[in-house]
Amino acid sequence: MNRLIIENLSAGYGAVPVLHDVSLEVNEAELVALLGTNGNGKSTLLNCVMGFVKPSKGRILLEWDGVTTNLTDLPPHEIVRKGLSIVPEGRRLVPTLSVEDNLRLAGSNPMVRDQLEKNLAFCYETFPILQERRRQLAGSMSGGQQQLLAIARCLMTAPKVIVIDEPSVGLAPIIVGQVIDTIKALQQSTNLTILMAEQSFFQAISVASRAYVLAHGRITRHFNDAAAIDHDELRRAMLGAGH
Ligand SMILES: Nc1ncnc2c1ncn2[C@@H]1O[C@H](COP(=O)(O)OP(=O)(O)OP(=O)(O)O)[C@@H](O)[C@H]1O
Repeated sequence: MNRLIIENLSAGYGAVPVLHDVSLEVNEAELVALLGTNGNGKSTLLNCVMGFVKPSKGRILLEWDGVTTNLTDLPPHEIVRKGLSIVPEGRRLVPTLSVEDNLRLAGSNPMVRDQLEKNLAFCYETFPILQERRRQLAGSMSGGQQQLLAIARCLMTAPKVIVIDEPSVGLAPIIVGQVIDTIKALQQSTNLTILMAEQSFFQAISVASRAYVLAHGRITRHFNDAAAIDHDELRRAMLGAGH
């Protein structure tokens, strides 16, 4: 089975531990939610997956087409080469570049440069609003449109697995719903494999198939059926109650 596996991962910053023995899996074509309130380690975990933070223990494996690749000790650009891509928290666009130049910049990575026009066409087909606004400066677009651009940018390396860090941050509630629905539509039309970190659990579990709760750096709950989650139970789990 094709999947991303995080196995007994511990990580931190200097002497400060953040993640403790975290294990989870994301199967091909699944949208899995990683839920937790601020500061519980969601970004740290996604940054470990991308190689920006090096774990002190554990492994990150990509099992794909019968080949198992250990991503744990690879630098970020090699991890991208293996088929992973991130939509970082806060989007991190280049605000003074146009929509298209933000996309071209991501797609000019030597690994995918020869597919740049194809990948750009795919982004525009997936998000027509970005084509309409291709000459607009990224920084002048609305928050929701900037989030779509950040998602499109991550597609410019033609990934197998994407990790999305808190797509709802800084967006008005009505826009959050639209962005989350767009992520779901993208996943359904492309069969992408997605791990999405969120603290706005209500929206996240409405589109995820499974969900993990990260509290105080540990996976404290795993819900096999996101649609059936009891909200009060989830809220308590996210606050670290009963742990
Ligand atoms: N670069 C860093 N150096 C030191 N400590 C950090 C660093 N980044 C995060 N931390 C700490 O690690 C812990 C987990 O933070 P992390 O950003 O992973 O959590 P999060 O669940 O993603 O929350 P947020 O929504 O605030 O990003 C926090 O205590 C945070 O202060």
